[in-house]
Amino acid sequence: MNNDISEVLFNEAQIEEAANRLGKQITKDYEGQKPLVLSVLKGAYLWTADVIRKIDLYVDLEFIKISSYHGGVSSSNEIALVTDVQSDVKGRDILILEDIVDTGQSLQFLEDLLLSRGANSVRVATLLDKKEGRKVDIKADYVGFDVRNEFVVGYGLDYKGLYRNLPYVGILKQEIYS
Ligand SMILES: O=P(O)(O)OC[C@H]1O[C@H](OP(=O)(O)OP(=O)(O)O)[C@H](O)[C@@H]1O
Ligand code: HPA
Repeated sequence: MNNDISEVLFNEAQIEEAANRLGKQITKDYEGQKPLVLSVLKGAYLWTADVIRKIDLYVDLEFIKISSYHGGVSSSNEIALVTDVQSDVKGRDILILEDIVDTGQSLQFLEDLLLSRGANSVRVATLLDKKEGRKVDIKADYVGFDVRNEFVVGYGLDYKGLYRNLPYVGILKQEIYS
């Protein structure tokens, strides 16, 4: 599996540093609040586990699953809600945890959904921000790392369901998906 990676972009130590940095900032910004942390499955599960332990606040934790890429590398405009949250988001301050914001369409879909349900505020903390990939005008509030416009895998991010268990984020060799 490691042989399929052409370049490691962010190793375990760098990711831990990012989780620390964002956790501290989130703890400061949400002081006195009890945010609802919303982890976007499947990609954000490792990032969620790491960041949430760096947040020194009372938080609720919820999961949501949407689909957009259907296992390939090309994006689809169609976003579908696959598994919904279990609790009422009305009046809540929601912190979405994402592994990557790329076209921004997933985040846009989630923000629209949560605000239409009466969320008080919606912010996002993403491990990776691929700004060059944007198709909609949306910004991430907390960013671990900017990433260039290449298809990346590992640490939750997949290609056709694989590579999520790599402990680092890397670039998948082009020959794997071309
Ligand atoms: O900004 P966008 O272009 O919308 O891309 C970002 C989304 O794509 C990935 O999810 P994916 O749909 O691949 O599902 P997964 O998390 O189950 O891998 C990723 O986890 C984000 O949720
Ligand atoms: O670069 C990526 N890799 C894996 N999943 C993704 N979803 C959006 N962009 C990516």
